[in-house]
Amino acid sequence: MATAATKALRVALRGGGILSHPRFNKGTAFPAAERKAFGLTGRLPYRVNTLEEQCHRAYDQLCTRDTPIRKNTFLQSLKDQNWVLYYALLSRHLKELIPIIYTPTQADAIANYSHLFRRSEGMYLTFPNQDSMEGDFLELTKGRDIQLFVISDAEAILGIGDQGVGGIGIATAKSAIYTLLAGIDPSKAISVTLDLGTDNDDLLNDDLYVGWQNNRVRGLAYDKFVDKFMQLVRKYYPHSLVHFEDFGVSNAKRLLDKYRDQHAVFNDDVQGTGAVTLAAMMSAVGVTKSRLADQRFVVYGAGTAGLGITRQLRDGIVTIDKLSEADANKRFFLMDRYGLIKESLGSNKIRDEVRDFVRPDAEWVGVPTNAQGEVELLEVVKKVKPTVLIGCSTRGGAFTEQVVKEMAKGTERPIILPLSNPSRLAEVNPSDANDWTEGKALMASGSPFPPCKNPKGGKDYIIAECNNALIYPGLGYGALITQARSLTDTMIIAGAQRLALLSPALKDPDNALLPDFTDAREVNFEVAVAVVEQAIDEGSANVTWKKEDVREKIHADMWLPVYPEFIYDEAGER
Ligand SMILES: NC(=O)C1=CN([C@@H]2O[C@H](COP(=O)(O)OP(=O)(O)OC[C@H]3O[C@@H](n4cnc5c(N)ncnc54)[C@H](O)[C@@H]3O)[C@@H](O)[C@H]2O)C=CC1
Ligand SMILES: CC(=O)C(=O)O
Ligand SMILES: [Mg+2]
Repeated sequence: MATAATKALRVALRGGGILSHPRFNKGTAFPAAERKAFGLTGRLPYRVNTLEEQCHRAYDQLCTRDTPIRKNTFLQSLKDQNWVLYYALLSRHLKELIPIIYTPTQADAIANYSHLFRRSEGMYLTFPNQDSMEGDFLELTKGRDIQLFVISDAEAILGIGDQGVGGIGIATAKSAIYTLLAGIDPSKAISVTLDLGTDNDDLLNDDLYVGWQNNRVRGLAYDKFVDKFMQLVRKYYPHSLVHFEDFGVSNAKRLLDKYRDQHAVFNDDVQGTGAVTLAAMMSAVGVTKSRLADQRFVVYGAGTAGLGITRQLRDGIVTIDKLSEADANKRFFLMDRYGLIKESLGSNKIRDEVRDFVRPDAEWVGVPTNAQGEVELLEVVKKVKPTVLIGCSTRGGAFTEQVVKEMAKGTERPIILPLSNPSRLAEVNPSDANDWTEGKALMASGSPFPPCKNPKGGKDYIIAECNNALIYPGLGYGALITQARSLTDTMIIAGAQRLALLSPALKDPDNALLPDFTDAREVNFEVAVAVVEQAIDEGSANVTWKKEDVREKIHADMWLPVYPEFIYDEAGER
């Protein structure tokens, strides 16, 4: 099937210019005729390699790097040199290398960004330079058909908090996953860091810090800066998708709500995490032969992801099981750093967005509290007897043996999702939860974990990775390929339902709750198909495709890591 990547490309760069451009560089794979046409014959060793041979060599080189962070640095450098080779290598070792370029290893790369820094990547929009924002924006986007902006202000990176300018590393990682798993052409995507300072003291005191060494700008000045960027996107790229990543809890949902009627925007931590968790949960209730609406959910960590998950599950219950919103809300018990979120915590401890899920005090009379009058997790578990326990608190180990065993007393198959990233922040190590529940727990985690031994013999239990990367590339791609004005809630639910249908547990209840990352490309393709079909059905698509043609259309548009033929042309791309 013809793809964008296999069409001949007219290129205007020659010599060192083409060799140092990662989009066009083929290294030793430049064929003899192109070496001649582009002035490369004397710049390359004689032998012409195939892409397969280059992958082989690059993988051997990678294997000499003995730690995940060294492998991460090697792959970053490969990406700086040659996109096709980088993505071809990753595609051939998907499951092994995603954890190197994404969670958990990318968290370490981001935390050490200023010390590991070699080369810039993406767009750096910095508060003191705001007057030149339009010029800086145009400098990087001029002549490019940008379809996707992946942006972060880096206030809440994965679970490691405020990382200042290092946040560019999550935008570039998420963008690479879009290319790898959904086939978005990397030349049509741009990663952006909005550097509005940092409140991370380590960075503020680090002589090598490369960002703006100033406390974070907040309030009106922050909003104006973000808005200036959003208006540039709307003006120059009205059909693009803007993906928000790892914004702080006071901004994530607020910005999503502010812009979602103006432009196609997507907040991955709110919507992507909500969607993948809904899919995992649909799969789990399939195993327990119950409904979403039958569950009692304890969500530990009511921040951006926790609330995104809660709302998505609530909407799932309303849409799928037909409960009223008010009844569905009652299925949730949210917890945060002040324990259970109940009325008497007062408005300074309860964010407005959480209001729908605040528990009445009357329900908790007589339940033991700690010295601060807070109801802690163990007491919540004792009283609620949850069937589902979800962690997105960044508090590693919070699901203790006592908590997990208590939960297992109240339900036959406890559903436990420690979703905090990176791995060291998971609320429980799945292998421990497996032992404490004698293999009864149904689990999925935010970062990859090895399979768990079945205490009664039989096959190992595979811990599905409930990470938004299993779904956001398909959701985002579906929205941008249809040029939809917005990624609607119904498009997201359609994607989650399609993902749930691909769950291995559907066929075998002892199998994983979600598909393996080895299959993440096929999975995201299916998610994109579901999103596009839904967009067509509900009239939000800006294309006139018939539903039966959707697969073909998506296939034809996907960028694949193969070398296209190049034709030298002074008026070509550069
Ligand atoms: N698996 C996945 O796909 C995703 C996982 N995450 C992970 O979820 C975690 C949270 O991310 P965000 O929601 O973006 O951060 P956030 O900062 O918005 O939320 C964290 C919440 O946990 C609360 N918290 C902190 N300490 C606590 C404690 N001791 N007990 C209870 N609650 C506590 C905080 O007050 C805050 O409300 C991170 O580790 C992140 O990596 C986030 C998005 C997607
Ligand atoms: C996976 C992700 O988006 C996060 O941990 O923030
Ligand atoms: Mg995130």
